[in-house]
Amino acid sequence: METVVALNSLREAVDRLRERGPVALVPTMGALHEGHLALVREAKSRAASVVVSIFVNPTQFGVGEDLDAYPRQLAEDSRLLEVESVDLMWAPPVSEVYPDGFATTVSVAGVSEGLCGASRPGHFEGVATVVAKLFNQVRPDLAVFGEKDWQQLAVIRRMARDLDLTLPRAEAIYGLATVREADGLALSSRNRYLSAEDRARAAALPQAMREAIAAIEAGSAVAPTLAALEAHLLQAGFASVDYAELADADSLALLSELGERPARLLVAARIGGTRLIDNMAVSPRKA
Ligand SMILES: Nc1ncnc2c1ncn2[C@@H]1O[C@H](COP(=O)(O)OP(=O)(O)OP(=O)(O)O)[C@@H](O)[C@H]1O
Ligand SMILES: CC(C)(CO)[C@@H](O)C(=O)[O-]
Ligand code: BAL
Repeated sequence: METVVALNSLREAVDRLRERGPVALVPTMGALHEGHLALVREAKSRAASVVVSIFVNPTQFGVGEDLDAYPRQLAEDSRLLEVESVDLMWAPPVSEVYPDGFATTVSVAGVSEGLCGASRPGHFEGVATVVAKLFNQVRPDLAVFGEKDWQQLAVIRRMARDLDLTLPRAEAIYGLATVREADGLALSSRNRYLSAEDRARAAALPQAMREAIAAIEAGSAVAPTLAALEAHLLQAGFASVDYAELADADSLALLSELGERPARLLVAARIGGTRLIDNMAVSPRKA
């Protein structure tokens, strides 16, 4: 695997890969786990070469968030990617991505406004901007993201459609189902912040979500079911719930009742100072 840290070497390195066929990009912030590696394997199954970017993007962290504490373990990440036979690791320093004078922001209205967009103001501008840059830097034929960050995936697809991106085209942005621990907790780099006790309690998040989905699919009213979900999390030891919402799976418009289109239950909740997110499919009502 080649490791590249400077933009002027990246173009040549990717051009060499392109000679072999389609190039896939898997954007990450590092601290890699099995969820990331599942994205890499998906990318490998769809392309001749795989590029993984590792960049802890400062512009998507708000004031008081965990930018400084965010785990950085480039040597270990590099080892994991070697094992997966990744072709190129793109790991630029902040100065290479945001040089002096940098002044542009990509802002995607609508889909980025509620949910994490409301509880992390500016977050999706940071994500859209850095992903637009990563796409232009690597110019991949396709890219793979995790459904764990469902709203992020929706924001990136909207951006790709709206800006008529060609490398990758919006249709070549793939989402992969969330990889979970045996107790259902979604893998996340932030899980390592949890104490052993909080880690055990955190399994209440997917459990409570599954219960709420079963209730909503069986015809229970949405608002009281979401209220019960929140109460369940607080009782299980979560400190607070940023949001627990039923939304249209594509537009992310909030739903007060289940309709005939695919829906999604999305939750962000805090436990022991760590903010966890999760989302799951909710089957629509039969027409
Ligand atoms: N459990 C998972 N299953 C599948 N994909 C995942 C999982 N966790 C993260 N991803 C995906 O990996 C990519 C990189 O995410 P990132 O590096 O932020 O990891 P993360 O574990 O989500 O970290 P964080 O704790 O910051 O949420 C994103 O597309 C994200 O959706
Ligand atoms: C897409 C991403 C790499 C942009 O920094 C990040 O938000 C992430 O890891 O999900
Ligand atoms: N996985 C999304 C990155 C973030 O939380 O900033």
